[in-house]
Amino acid sequence: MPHYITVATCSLNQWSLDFEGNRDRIMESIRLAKDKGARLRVGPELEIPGYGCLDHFLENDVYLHSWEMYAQILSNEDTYGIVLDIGMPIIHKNRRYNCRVLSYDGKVLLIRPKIFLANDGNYREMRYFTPWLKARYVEEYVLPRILQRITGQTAVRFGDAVISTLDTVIGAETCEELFTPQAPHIDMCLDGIEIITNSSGSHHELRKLNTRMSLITEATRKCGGIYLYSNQKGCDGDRLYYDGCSLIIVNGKVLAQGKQFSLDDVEVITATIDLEDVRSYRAIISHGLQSRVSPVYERVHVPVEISPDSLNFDLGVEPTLEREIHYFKPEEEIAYGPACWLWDYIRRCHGAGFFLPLSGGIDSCATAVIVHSMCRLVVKYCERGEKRVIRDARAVAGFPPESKWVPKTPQEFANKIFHTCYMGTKNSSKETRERAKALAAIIGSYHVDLNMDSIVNSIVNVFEVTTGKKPIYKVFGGSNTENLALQNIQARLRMVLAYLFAQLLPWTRGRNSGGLLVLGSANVDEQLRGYLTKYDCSSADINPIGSISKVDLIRFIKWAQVNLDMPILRQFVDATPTAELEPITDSHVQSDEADMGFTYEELGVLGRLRKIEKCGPYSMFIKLLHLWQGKKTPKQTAEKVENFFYYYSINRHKQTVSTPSYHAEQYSPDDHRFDLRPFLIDPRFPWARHKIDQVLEKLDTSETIDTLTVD
Ligand SMILES: Nc1ncnc2c1ncn2[C@@H]1O[C@H](COP(=O)(O)OP(=O)(O)OC[C@H]2O[C@@H]([n+]3cccc(C(=O)O)c3)[C@H](O)[C@@H]2O)[C@@H](O)[C@H]1O
Ligand SMILES: Nc1ncnc2c1ncn2[C@@H]1O[C@H](COP(=O)(O)OP(=O)(O)OP(=O)(O)O)[C@@H](O)[C@H]1O
Ligand SMILES: NC(=O)CC[C@H](N)C(=O)O
Repeated sequence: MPHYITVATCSLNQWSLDFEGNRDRIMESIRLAKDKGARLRVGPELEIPGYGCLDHFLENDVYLHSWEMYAQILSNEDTYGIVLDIGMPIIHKNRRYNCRVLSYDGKVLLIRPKIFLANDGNYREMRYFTPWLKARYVEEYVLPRILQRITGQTAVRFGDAVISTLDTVIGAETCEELFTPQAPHIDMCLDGIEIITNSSGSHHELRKLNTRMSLITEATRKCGGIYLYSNQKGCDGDRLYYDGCSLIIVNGKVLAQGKQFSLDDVEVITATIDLEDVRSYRAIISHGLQSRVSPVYERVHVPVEISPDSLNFDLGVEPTLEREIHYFKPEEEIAYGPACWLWDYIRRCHGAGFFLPLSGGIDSCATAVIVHSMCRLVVKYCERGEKRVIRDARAVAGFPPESKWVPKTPQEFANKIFHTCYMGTKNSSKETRERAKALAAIIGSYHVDLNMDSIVNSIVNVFEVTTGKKPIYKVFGGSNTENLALQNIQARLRMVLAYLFAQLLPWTRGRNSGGLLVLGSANVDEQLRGYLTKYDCSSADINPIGSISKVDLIRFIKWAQVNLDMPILRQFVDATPTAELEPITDSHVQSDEADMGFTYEELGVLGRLRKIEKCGPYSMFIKLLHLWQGKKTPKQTAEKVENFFYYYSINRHKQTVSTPSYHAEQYSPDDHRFDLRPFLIDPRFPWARHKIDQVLEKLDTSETIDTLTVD
């Protein structure tokens, strides 16, 4: 006889410290879950204060306000009749824990603290939380008085226990725990826990979803069970975009998947599952043998049913069928992830739109296309009549809330909120200027085309008058130093102009308040190599492409050319990347790759080895000897590695002031959160060079790479 149960999980666009907004989104998700007949609802990690509060988690206020919001949720009878699994931080015995609070009908059932905290890459949970390291250990927790008054309970169980209802057993694991080799769900499954909830704050990274999805599906493919995964979504105040994608899995099969990129603040997915499917799936002798020796969880008994009594079985209830997981291509991830992040950012900071220095090159073009993608999403949601998006679109575009204005096309919306500017000098070419203009016209941005030679000349004149020396370009006989200085002053003045225009353009168009956010367009590879002028247009307010590689950006533009129907983009792909800061002569046209001494493809390889494979110069060289065998001689490989580390080291200081970028790439050099490194480094790496030289010498004396032995 089947035991159908309807369960819900959700993705909420929580914002750090937005206690009331977060509470309202949680309430809405509970109402939606109940409307869909669910008897269990799980929400994202730390959903009450928002996952990304970072060091605010050290403030007691965050814990107080979290309880205050929780009390409001629990005491609202709209939240009765469904088991709730809500994420919030809790102080227990003076220590701070990242917790899940399970409740039913206004009573707390269990508080389950996170056991294995996330502390790598973007995550610093150990800065503020204590891990509950003792598996299956449970204590008493005395509820705050505000809760005691509502629930009539004084103390509840706090620790690694599970909930036993009249019909099933529910256990909780939290985000990172799923990623660990000895994930709690294994012991839980062996101990008969049938439903495992996972509450997460997991960020988007290009090509990462597959890893997360395979971990989630594997969790129950091996052991059987129902896995309810809930993830935060959106920009909650930092460089990360949490990419939702909540999931409901049974025995390794996907029954429901939430959206990865969307402008919905609240998204609830549900599935109806037969508990008997889990019981049948687990009828495996070897698993049974292991269950006899696996640890036993304390059960908190709750006399409620979450599936209908089998005697009252309703033949009209249909179980949810299996479906395929949907993955976006990396190009689509670039189109939608940063676009959703920009939208959250601009509406939450009450900005009047964006300002982008548009050079006619591929990077600022990619940034512009991402803004265009954002405008398309906004218009799509407006067409659907999404009230909140319409309200936000009006606010960003400068209309009062009572206005009836709704953007009809992405271009109409862009014209209100997106400003692009070509800042030409005598080194600029007609081609880049025209490309910028044509792209702006297609996107609909408010475009300004200006020349700035007079400013560059005046500044250089001040220098000449003061010092009596006149710097000249290398192509006309100047030194490298003079050549660089003349380039940098153009690039840096563009930044100054950008901020002036960002502040005043809305005013020139009749808006009396609000400025534009300046967008930066330095990609991950040039940041890593340091091929940018410190405090030029790479210094902006935010940068949607700062951790995306040039190779991926080109793929994205090729994709957009077809899929966003923008034939003009072909011209950007075909153009040679150039800074246009040196005079163009018959024998010289500046080119990025020639200037840098690396192709963008090489920088991608070197960058990944440095960060993801954690290579220093010596081990990078050894790896590349094999990887580039037949493509480069060992000496050329050694030179590439040495030059790469040289430029990386002398330019690392630029990362200390690098514009906050959307985190998208595992080899991002972001100095503030993801890639913490010193910025005063001896660029010669003398000992590593010595070791590399030793290998080169050995190779010179006839040994092949395959037979070469090194100390
Ligand atoms: N260790 C250290 N710690 C802290 N600060 C340090 C430092 N070393 C230099 N500095 C500072 O940094 C300054 C040098 O940096 P910066 O002024 O940026 O100048 P710099 O790195 O010398 O030159 C700019 C680089 O970007 C390239 N570029 C220019 C323009 C556009 C593009 C493009 O993307 O297409 C590329 C250009 O070819 C060149 O390689 C020094 O004057 C000094 O003030
Ligand atoms: N002529 C220009 N007009 C407006 N902005 C410019 C111009 N030249 C450069 N910029 C701005 O400065 C940034 C860095 O300039 P750079 O010449 O290094 O371009 P890049 O990194 O190759 O990027 P792009 O591909 O966008 O040209 C650009 O992304 C752009 O935002
Ligand atoms: N909040 C977490 O525990 C997140 C950690 C996890 N490794 C992730 O990237 O998704």
